[in-house]
Amino acid sequence: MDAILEKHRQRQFQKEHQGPVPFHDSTEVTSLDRDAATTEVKDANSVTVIVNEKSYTLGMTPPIQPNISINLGISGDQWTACVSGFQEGIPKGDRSSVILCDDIFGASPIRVQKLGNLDGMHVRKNSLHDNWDDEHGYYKYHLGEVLDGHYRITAGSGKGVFSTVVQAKDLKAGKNDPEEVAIKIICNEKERYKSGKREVSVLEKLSSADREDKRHCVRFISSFMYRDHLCLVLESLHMNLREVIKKFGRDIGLKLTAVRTYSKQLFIALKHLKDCSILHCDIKPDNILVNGSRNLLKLCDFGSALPAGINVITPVLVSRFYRAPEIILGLPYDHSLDMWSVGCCLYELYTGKILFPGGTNNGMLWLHMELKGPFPKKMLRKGAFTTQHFDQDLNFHATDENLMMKKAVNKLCMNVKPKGVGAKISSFAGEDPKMLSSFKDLLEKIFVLDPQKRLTVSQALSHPFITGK
Ligand SMILES: Nc1ncnc2c1ncn2[C@@H]1O[C@H](COP(=O)(O)OP(=O)(O)OP(=O)(O)O)[C@@H](O)[C@H]1O
Repeated sequence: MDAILEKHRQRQFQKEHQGPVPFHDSTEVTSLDRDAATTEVKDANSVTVIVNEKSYTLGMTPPIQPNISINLGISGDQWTACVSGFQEGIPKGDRSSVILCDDIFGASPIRVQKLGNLDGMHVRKNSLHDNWDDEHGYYKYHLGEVLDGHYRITAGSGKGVFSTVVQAKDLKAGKNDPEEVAIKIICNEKERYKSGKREVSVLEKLSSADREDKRHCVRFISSFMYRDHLCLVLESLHMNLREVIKKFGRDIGLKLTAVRTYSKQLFIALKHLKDCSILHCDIKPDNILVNGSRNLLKLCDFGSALPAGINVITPVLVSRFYRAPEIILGLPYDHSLDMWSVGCCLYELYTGKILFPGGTNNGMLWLHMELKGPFPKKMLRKGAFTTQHFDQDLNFHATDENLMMKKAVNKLCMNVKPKGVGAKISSFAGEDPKMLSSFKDLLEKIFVLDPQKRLTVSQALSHPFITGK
């Protein structure tokens, strides 16, 4: 009970202290981190940020807590990174941070900026929270309400950590416009606003590079401000894959033919992201939407997306169950991080179960090794966070409470024998054995621990499971 309360208190503290920091030229940063409270940075007096293959050490005073968060933001075409997560109890005026800026779209030189104190860190002003917001800054909509004189809310659609999503009717829809739209109403908080703006710029880029709407990323229609909330108007879809699994395949999963259809569409979406040099960084069933007949899928929620090539080394990028090992170990990452997450989703679609349900990053690494064997030593030597999980001889060191209970872990860590993903997948009556064996082969190639050897998106698109050949 005490532990739960402590966790809750820490989360609350972090919520209160997450926010844009005042920055030179009034540039501010926005949040990237979704679950910082579960991170495992043990020694965080400094953090490494790699941009365009150059690394920068961001020193910080005072020491930060394990629940560090790295925030990325965009202002014009300037990207910024900010590290925060300060120890409770330190006088506010003493907090400090370091910000790194880089114009990734231009040729301007990289600059590292040192900040002074973080006074004024709280950006949510009480005056912004009139009675149309709840205490967390979510908009309290009501059915039939007309937003911006343009969109009548017809139903609720979903709630994310940072937004409320509603279905609406476009009252001014032209002949060729969809009447039904989804509106993502971003929380009324300056940090969320900034992250929403970043999502808009990513969505615009993806939509404009796919005029024919064939690349399986949710269509962006427009955006507007309503009662201090940034609202994103998106094509309306029916439900997310988490709901599909729950409704049609709880604990047993979907038919392999359905998984094949979804796999192909997801790989096309990944290819589009690659062509646009964007990393999604939060692929999971909740962020994959399907249409009413469930034969068309679209990737959504680009609120954590990053431009490829910017490498903020943080152990909390991507939701934990779908987090690739290179993130946890603190290695540079690229498009292969999204491929790993897609592999986790495909397994979940077919089995109805989460493949790597680790309670901590340490637990996640153990599950990765249990499936695929020990990490290549070369990979471990390069990881910024390796020492948190491996001893000097690169033997796994279990710190996850659940793992420490298992005697087998300590005995086996020296010599992990891989199970292979195939062993975890059983066939169902009527399933084509050839298709099933190529599905297993596909997953085996996706879950390669070394990101450089992992299946690429082009290889995935020509894999026999997808082509049927
Ligand atoms: N275009 C859409 N059509 C229908 N439903 C949608 C649409 N976009 C989002 N939703 C629903 O709203 C939920 C939350 O959306 P989204 O993930 O974009 O918000 P978020 O605040 O960024 O969430 P989180 O950060 O928790 O992942 C989705 O899981 C989905 O159920």
